[in-house]
Amino acid sequence: MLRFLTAGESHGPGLTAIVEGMVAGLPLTREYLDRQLTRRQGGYGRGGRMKIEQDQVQFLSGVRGGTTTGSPITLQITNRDWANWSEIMSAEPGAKLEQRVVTRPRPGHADLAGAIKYAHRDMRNVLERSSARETAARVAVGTLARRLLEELGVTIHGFVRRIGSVEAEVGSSLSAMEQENIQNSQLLCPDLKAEKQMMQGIDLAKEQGDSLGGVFEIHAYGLPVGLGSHAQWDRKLDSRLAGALMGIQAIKGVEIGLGFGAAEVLGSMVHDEINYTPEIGFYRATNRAGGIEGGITNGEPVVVRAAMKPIPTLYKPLRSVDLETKEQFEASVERSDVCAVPAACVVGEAVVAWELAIVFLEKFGGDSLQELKERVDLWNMQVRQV
Ligand SMILES: Cc1cc2nc3c(=O)[nH]c(=O)nc-3n(C[C@H](O)[C@H](O)[C@H](O)COP(=O)(O)O)c2cc1C
Ligand SMILES: C=C(O[C@@H]1CC(C(=O)O)=C[C@@H](OP(=O)(O)O)[C@H]1O)C(=O)O
Repeated sequence: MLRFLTAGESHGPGLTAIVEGMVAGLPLTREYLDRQLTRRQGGYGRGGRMKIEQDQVQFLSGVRGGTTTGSPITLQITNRDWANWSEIMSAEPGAKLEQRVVTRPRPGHADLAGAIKYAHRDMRNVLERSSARETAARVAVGTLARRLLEELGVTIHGFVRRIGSVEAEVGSSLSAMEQENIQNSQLLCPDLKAEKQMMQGIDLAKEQGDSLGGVFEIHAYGLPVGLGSHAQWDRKLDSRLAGALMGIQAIKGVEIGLGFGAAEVLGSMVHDEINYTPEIGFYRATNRAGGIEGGITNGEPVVVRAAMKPIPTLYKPLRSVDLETKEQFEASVERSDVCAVPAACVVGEAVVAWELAIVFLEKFGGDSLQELKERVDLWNMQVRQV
């Protein structure tokens, strides 16, 4: 069974993840993971923290000589900002924790609900873990899955579809040109005209001390028919993808295929007609279902979208109430992202890759990459003969 846990605070010494159940024999380098960590740190609209961090992963177990061994994989990412917070974040009894105690909850963040739930007077005990700093660890973990999927002929492409009111024009399947545009875009946006407007929107929000959300979309190409299952709610691939994407900080909506759009039109405009030729087998001319029917991949690309709310920490003060004094105040802020939709998109790619790796391993099993590949090849041959 493929599983993982992450640990670590935003301003603590670093982040750790332990991954269990990855096949042996998977070629893997630090550089491969670091590329995705660097992508996650980028994107127009990020704040001052990203100038301090330079995320890199260290393997503490489970990888030898550039190959996974089948043992648990421990990944570690250092927080460079720890140097500035070591006293405030110290684990030692008697440490000077009263310095910069946080009693002023930010609307939209986990501060107040978390402090009440865990009976904290210092909301730092909540915000340190609710922070999206944790997503660096999830990207490292998901990138292991991405490497596995690559070996199985599956590629994952994420892009930003919307920032605030500006929507990109993008085809239903990404062209080579669009894929190249994404690589060259500061917002991971395939529509370079829309990207300009999006950046202007971010600049304006920043000037006004405000923040902006948006929508990212992820396509997975090369998936076989038959991943996931209709037989039980928690085995449905769409249910799992939605849960994984919702598990990213600030994600408030998920769509598969047409998503909410499917609720607005007639059935004949929604369902993908079925075709067959001996060369291709069964296929669809359209992919409104987003590659999943009955919780099972149908052989078309998987298409998912997620909506991110605007960042809660605002330079423009929002009213809130102090936990200690119960007095209303207007929050002041030291630093924050203005928009982090491109970063969230990279996290989205990672969590989608992870869920896809899980359903692959559930269907095909196998303890080594070779064993898994042989089983997938056999299945693909069987499907061609249906
Ligand atoms: C990549 C990324 C970066 C984020 N950066 C910030 C930030 O700089 N400031 C902030 O207040 N929230 C930021 N957030 C959002 C908060 O982490 C999130 O809103 C908070 O944890 C509350 O969770 P919820 O929005 O899911 O309810 C970021 C989220 C992501 C995914
Ligand atoms: C550290 C990261 O994002 C952070 C997520 C975050 C939040 O509240 O979610 C708040 C900010 O942290 P800080 O208050 O230290 O500036 C972001 O920088 C990261 O993405 O690596």
